[in-house]
Amino acid sequence: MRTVVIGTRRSELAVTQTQWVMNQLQGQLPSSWEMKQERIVTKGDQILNVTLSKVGGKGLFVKEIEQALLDGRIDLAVHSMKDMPAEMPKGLTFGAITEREDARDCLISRTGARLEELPQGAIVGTSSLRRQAQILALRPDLDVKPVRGNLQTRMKKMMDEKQFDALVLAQAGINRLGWEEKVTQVLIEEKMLPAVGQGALAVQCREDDHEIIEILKSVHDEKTAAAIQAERVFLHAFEGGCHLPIAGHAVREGGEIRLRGLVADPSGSPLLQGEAKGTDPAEVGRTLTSELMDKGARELLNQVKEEIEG
Ligand SMILES: NCc1[nH]cc(CCC(=O)O)c1CC(=O)O
Repeated sequence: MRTVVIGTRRSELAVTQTQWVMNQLQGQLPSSWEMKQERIVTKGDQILNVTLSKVGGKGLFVKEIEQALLDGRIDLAVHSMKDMPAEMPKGLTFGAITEREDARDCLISRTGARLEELPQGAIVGTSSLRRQAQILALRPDLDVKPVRGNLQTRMKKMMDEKQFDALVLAQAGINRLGWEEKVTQVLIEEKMLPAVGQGALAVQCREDDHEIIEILKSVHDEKTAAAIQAERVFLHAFEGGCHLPIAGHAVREGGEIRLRGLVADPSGSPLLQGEAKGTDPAEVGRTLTSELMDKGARELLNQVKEEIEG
């Protein structure tokens, strides 16, 4: 008999994602075991009035949850992979990386206008420098403004308060909430390269919890994990988090991994892009890193870091 306590942030998306993992695990647990949800408020959920890049970005949505795991208050935690920083506290591990949902971003506009059709000067809400850079590269005439809060809050700010004409959001989150019909336009990778890890869930646990690790194998997806490894090797080479204008997306098909990456100035110019292929995920990540380093990505990012931190 064991009660498995699963930690989650309290947003509807976080709870939905956690519930999805719990459903997957349902048939895998010994019949005498039960599962329980524990909602945890993170720093990222509390600080709503500033741009994430200004509060120091990394790990804002995960620290409190990782502490709860280490303290034994919870046994499992379900995170959006893209919110996970490079370093994990000693004693914790990813027990599973789940099969990726749609990795792309999408546009939801108030009038139904697509990105190409938005009027000059239209206000696009996003706090992500990665999204900002790519929108401005395509439409330098648009006005990108930060927006915070959960998906419900963002929609209200656009639809009711008319603070924005359009929002850019992760299609995965929209799908999980069942909001597909609200989407104006799915942004293809050529227009908007997603964030590293976007669309996948990371299930974290204590590395000595062998019972849980065994059970989590049932929700692990090796194809997704390999793609994400390549993406994260690339991202972490720049000490990057989702607060920097870095994008990366990999797919594995027939044993081969293809990774695309992008590093940009928040203004959209310059915007450096590259692509690498291979069979070893870490190797593919490193190959793309050196390609972009050769194009000047390091210098560009140092400049960006100075601007947002200083
Ligand atoms: N930045 C917050 C965040 N973290 C994960 C998702 C969406 C789900 C996912 O990418 O798996 C979102 C919302 C968004 O970017 O629209």
